[in-house]
Amino acid sequence: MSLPPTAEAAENDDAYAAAEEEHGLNPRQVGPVIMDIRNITLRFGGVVAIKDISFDVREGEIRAIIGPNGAGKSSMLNVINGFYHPQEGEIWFRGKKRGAMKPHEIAKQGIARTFQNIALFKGMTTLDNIMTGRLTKMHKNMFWQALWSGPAEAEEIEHRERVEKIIDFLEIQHIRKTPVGRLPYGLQKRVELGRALAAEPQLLLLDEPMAGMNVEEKEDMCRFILDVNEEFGTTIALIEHDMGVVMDIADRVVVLDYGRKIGDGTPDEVRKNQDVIDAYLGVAHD
Ligand SMILES: Nc1ncnc2c1ncn2[C@@H]1O[C@H](COP(=O)(O)OP(=O)(O)OP(=O)(O)O)[C@@H](O)[C@H]1O
Repeated sequence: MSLPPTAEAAENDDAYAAAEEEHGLNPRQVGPVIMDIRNITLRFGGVVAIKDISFDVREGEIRAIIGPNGAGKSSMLNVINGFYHPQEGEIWFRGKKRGAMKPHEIAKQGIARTFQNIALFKGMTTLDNIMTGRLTKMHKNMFWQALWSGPAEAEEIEHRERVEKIIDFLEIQHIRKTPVGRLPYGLQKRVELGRALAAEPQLLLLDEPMAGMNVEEKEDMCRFILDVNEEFGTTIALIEHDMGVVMDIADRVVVLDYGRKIGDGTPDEVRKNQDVIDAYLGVAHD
């Protein structure tokens, strides 16, 4: 599951050093830009959900998107994974400008996500739900699968092995055969993370991964997010309301307010940013 070094990465040794120097980032985690979001504007009729927002995500980092309610965070995630098509702006992924793509095409490019409200198949087991995350990786067509022999069988075995590894990694062996609808909320969130990981994403988008969790569940989820980032080298962009969590695990934070970007930097930089402080304290806007 580890990310192979790209030609771009090899050429960008200087970018690692520069990023480190500029942002004081951990060299283990920071590579060249994997996703560049340029001047995105998204409107719903008369409502401007996102106004001229630009930021980048570097390979291997944990990038947080924060902001008060209605700031445009979910809309931004939906733009990144192709649910929404912005009226203006460009998205560059791994050095290429992205055209108008459907969510499943974007998933095939290596971008997976979880949702604010868990989106699992409640009647299906943990194992089967995580297996659905392998869909973008399945190559053998219906003909081979119907025959259930040769290449299709070999492929199925490979998928099962990968899914079992994820189940071990997330420490959910004991619930592999349990329908997810019967699981407590925190475990459902973990299964949803497992399903996203099954797609072997290069960029993993997490929409409020700790929402509704108790302290212990949050600690577990934090540990798994950090482990995914460290052990698989997966780049992570996440929306999270819990400031403590964001400041603890994010390398860099972009702050939105009323659809605009008001801050961008390391947790320390963002914490000291007066616009960010005002937004969170509810200071009136002109
Ligand atoms: N499908 C939609 N149709 C119309 N307006 C929308 C739609 N989705 C979002 N909006 C509007 O866009 C703005 C940004 O919403 P968005 O959900 O992206 O914010 P958010 O920062 O994720 O908020 P929250 O933290 O409450 O989830 C809001 O004014 C919202 O009402």
